[in-house]
Amino acid sequence: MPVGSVLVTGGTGYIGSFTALALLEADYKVVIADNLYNSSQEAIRRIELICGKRPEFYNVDVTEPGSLDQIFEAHPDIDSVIHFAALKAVGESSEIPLEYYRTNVYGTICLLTSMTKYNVSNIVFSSSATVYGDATRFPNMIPIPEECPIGPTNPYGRTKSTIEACITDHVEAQRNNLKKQGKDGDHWNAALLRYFNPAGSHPSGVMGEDPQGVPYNLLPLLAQVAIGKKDKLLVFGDGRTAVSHSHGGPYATRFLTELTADYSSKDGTAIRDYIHILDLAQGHLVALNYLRDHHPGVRAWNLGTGKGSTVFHMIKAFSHAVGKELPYQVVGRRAGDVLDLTANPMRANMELGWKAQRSLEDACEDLWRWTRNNPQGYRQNPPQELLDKLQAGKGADPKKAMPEPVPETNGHSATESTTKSAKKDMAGTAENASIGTEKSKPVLATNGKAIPPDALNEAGADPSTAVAQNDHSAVANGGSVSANGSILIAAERDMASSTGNASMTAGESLPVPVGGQTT
Ligand SMILES: O=c1ccn([C@@H]2O[C@H](COP(=O)(O)OP(=O)(O)O[C@H]3O[C@H](CO)[C@H](O)[C@H](O)[C@H]3O)[C@@H](O)[C@H]2O)c(=O)[nH]1
Repeated sequence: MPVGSVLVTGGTGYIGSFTALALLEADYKVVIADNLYNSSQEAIRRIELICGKRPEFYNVDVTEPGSLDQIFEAHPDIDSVIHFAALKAVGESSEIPLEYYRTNVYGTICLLTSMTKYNVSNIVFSSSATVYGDATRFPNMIPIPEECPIGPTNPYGRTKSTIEACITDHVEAQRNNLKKQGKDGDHWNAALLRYFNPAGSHPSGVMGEDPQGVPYNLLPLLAQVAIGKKDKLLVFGDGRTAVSHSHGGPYATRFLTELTADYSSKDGTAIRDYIHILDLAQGHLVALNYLRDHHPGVRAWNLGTGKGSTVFHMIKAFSHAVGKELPYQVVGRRAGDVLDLTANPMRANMELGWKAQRSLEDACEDLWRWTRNNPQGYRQNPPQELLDKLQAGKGADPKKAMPEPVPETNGHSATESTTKSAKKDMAGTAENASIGTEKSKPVLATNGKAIPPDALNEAGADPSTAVAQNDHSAVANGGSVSANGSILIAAERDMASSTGNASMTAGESLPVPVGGQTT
């Protein structure tokens, strides 16, 4: 008997598929609606491979009014939706903003309309830290709490904040309207999950991010460099402007180079909060449980680690996982990027009993395992060795490791009949589905159930330690930092490196300016 039934829109995408997996592992019934615009139906097979359960799949477009009605009609047990279906490329959103508003905002209006018609009244919305924009415009807003005023800097972010407003207004109106009729409207609830930078893959190496086109996020791009699909990573920012100064007259000339970093971080590159995809998926599960158990109305939660990392730090961390230095080249800033998006996750820690458990290093290792074993993503089968390990952890027959393919359909796929043999062989539970490098289970969020703050304290967890402050002291490799974030470095040492090759490799303690950026 499932603990509940949930519709996941965009459930074959990166975060959606991992969330569907987490829901199935927690004994939810999962129905996925996706038009496969930027994803593959193969994700469903991988979900089943790992947990032994296959979500039901509908190939539908949320922007077609009423398209979700058939699902709610066929599954009257569904009381909740987790809504991922959206366009998500920040750069592209500036080129085709209307398409972003149509898909993201109008798609959500269509969803809310169908939900209302069928009295499906809990929604967990896939929002984004992008809604905050540049939080450094306010004092003391890094790490970013939910109270930080929103102010997105690109059309993608503006669609997310518009949807947040739309959901908030609708849920509040539903509650008020029902109250006016003398009815209880408390079953209308929404979680606005503002998450930071998702990273990593499943530890088994058989499930990961598989965008249909060229990836545009930092770690997937670094992964492409590591397997030779790309020559080098372009680092957006740290294009330092070096200005030569002459001191001491003709006999005692000393050159100093003032390097004005693009971002006032310790190494001049932008800071993000990278969160392991399994932790993020778990966050959706606990938020859904919280809505269903506590009926809070509309509530926003940050899902992040509280720890910020620069781009250079990420290059080093991923290079370490790969075992070799990865080439990069510093170029100018990317339009719309901000200095620092680091979460204050205290609210989710306290209210949801959720805390990110996995490290950046875990995310890098897991991503590398996925990438090197599946260079073609979901367009290939995973290596038999990984399937064997996965099945060995579950005591099933490795020869029958791969579930049968999901028939490509234009509509609803009747998955039940195709899954029987696979299900028979998938004896494992969620607990042992992951292999090898499986990290310790979350101590605070057990089986996705929210733990009240009191219990959190009794368990010995100190929520105050959850937030690691960013170090913005901006001192690197002997450089000193001026008030405006510029870095002063002795010319004798740095002028040589600044005239070197345009491409650098990771591993130096202070990345240096490269050709084209130094004057
Ligand atoms: O080729 C690249 C790609 C990225 N970066 C840098 O790496 C950092 C991370 O960039 P991503 O493109 O990976 O991610 P963003 O922070 O821009 O955005 C991501 O995280 C956001 C929240 O923080 C939203 O969730 C958004 O949807 C998601 O793409 C940024 O400083 C960016 O400038 C590079 O230097 N080179």
